[in-house]
Amino acid sequence: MTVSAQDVRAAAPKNAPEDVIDFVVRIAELAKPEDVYFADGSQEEWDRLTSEMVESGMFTRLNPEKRPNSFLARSLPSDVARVESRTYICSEKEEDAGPTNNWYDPTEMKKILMEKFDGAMKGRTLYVIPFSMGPVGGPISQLGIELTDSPYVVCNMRIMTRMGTEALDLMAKGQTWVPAVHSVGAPLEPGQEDTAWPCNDEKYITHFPETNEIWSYGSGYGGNALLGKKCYALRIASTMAKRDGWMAEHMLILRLTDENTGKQYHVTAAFPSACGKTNLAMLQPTIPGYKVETVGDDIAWMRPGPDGRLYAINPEAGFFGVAPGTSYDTNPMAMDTMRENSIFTNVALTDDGDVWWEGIDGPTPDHLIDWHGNDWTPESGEKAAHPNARFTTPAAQCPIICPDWEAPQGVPIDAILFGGRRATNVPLVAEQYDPAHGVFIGASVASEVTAAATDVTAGALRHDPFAMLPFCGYHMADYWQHWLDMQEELGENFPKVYQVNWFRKDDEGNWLWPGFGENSRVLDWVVRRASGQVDAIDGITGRYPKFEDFNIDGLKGFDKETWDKLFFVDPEAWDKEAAETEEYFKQFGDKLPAAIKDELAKLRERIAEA
Ligand SMILES: O=C(O)CSc1cccnc1C(=O)O
Ligand SMILES: [Mn+2]
Repeated sequence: MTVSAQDVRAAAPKNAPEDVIDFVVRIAELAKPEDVYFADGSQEEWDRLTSEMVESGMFTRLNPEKRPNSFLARSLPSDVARVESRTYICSEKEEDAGPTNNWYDPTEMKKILMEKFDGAMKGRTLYVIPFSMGPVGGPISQLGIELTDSPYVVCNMRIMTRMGTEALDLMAKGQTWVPAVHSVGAPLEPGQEDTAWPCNDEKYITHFPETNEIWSYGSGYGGNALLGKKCYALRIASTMAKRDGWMAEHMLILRLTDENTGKQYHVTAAFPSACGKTNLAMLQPTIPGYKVETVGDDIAWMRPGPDGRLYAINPEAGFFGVAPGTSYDTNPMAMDTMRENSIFTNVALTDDGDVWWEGIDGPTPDHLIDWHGNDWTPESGEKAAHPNARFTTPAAQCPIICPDWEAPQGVPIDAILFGGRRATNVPLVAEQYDPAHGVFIGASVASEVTAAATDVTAGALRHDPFAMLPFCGYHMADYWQHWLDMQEELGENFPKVYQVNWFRKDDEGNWLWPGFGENSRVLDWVVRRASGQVDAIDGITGRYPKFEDFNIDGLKGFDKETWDKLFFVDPEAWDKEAAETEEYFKQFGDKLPAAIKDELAKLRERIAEA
């Protein structure tokens, strides 16, 4: 028995507009689900769906004494992270996808998808998820509908987005919305037992920029299935933003308050994975007089405000962070945030029904159940939690969530940081010379790959411009041009760009900078610089702080000698960096903005003059 148009109409809430109902009917006719359900984001719905998933084996309820209203899910080794090789931008013109995306002809891809989705939801429920990215009704927020056959996705989307009928109300008033369709690609024949993690070996994560559509098939996990996140909030949103004059960025947003003056500054930062973005978003300053509050840890949508400044919102309502390495030592605020009402995926389970992962505080237990669901001991020789294990937790639970994190108009941005993991060459902090240099800094971001990535040797340099390499929904060089255009539009009001690097080492391989809470010293200089309180010294890669202007009070063992190593820029090494960057830019051909080419030439001039 499959769902009919009448069933859809009967299940739809009164405020569901005709175009939404038509969308659901069309997909139901294609995917042939056994049932249809319109999610409303209520507590009753969460309780029912989580209990059903405990029943089906997809969820393990964690010990309510330890972690109330929280659950553990285990995926399959074949479904543990974003699948970049199966992620496609299906723009009408191949050129518009650019050399850093996988392009597929939209008509051909639709043929494949129609075949894959035909009957894909058999025996399953089609869940309709109306949601808002950003505070409902805000001027920067956008709406979406995700259709999915995964209750895991429904519960995660309830945490990560503003899910429910309020979004439908706005759609009923004619506000546009992004259509997203997801299936785990595992139809159930009558009487067939479901598995704890249904998915399909054949995966397609596809985006259609001209129609704002997202179609995802075969994966139940993270960035592939929670379509409000990377698929919408970055890949589709970046193309919408280019068209409509705003910005969708892979950036954290934080508020820094100078408690002496009460002045508030807002900083966004883009770092490639494994460079400490969530830690910075929830920084605990070590220098007195500053307070950090979190607005967002991963994505920023930014628009010019009525006063001409750039305003940012966090379009998400939760954090979907990497669990391993997170502890009260590295990020106490993240640990406190996930104390309850959270979903954990691919972490280990302790004997007393709580979560565990490599790097969490305390001694390693003698026994755990690992992310495969097997018995584990420290002698197992394998990791108990998957390196990409995730927590999904409500941002509102973060003890330092900014009081204005849901301000519909966003917060005004004072500075933009670009960082990466660089053991050599890159100073602790450098300010742009001018806006185009700021875009060049973002475009030339490269980061050393950590051992966790198995397909390259640790330490190899990977370019990840603006930390958007896997997430820009169109030609990367056109995206850089869009930044230049936005800078031109905002003029003096566009925030300055700063390059930061927490990871520099000395010749013996020792860290030169302690990082973590001490990074507040860099933020301190950045905001004093951005507000014209201190000078800067011209250098090869940008403008650097004067030693005497930088707060090193209480920084044990840090002296002028260490400082000089942190800011040493070797012209020869940078000659090679410039050549490497020029090589990387070649793939963009004549789409590379002239202003970026000029910045490379200016860098070379500064190297030659050094
Ligand atoms: O592995 C996944 O599906 C998640 S990828 C992700 C999730 C949250 C925040 N950032 C990322 C990322 O890869 O940048
Ligand atoms: Mn991210």
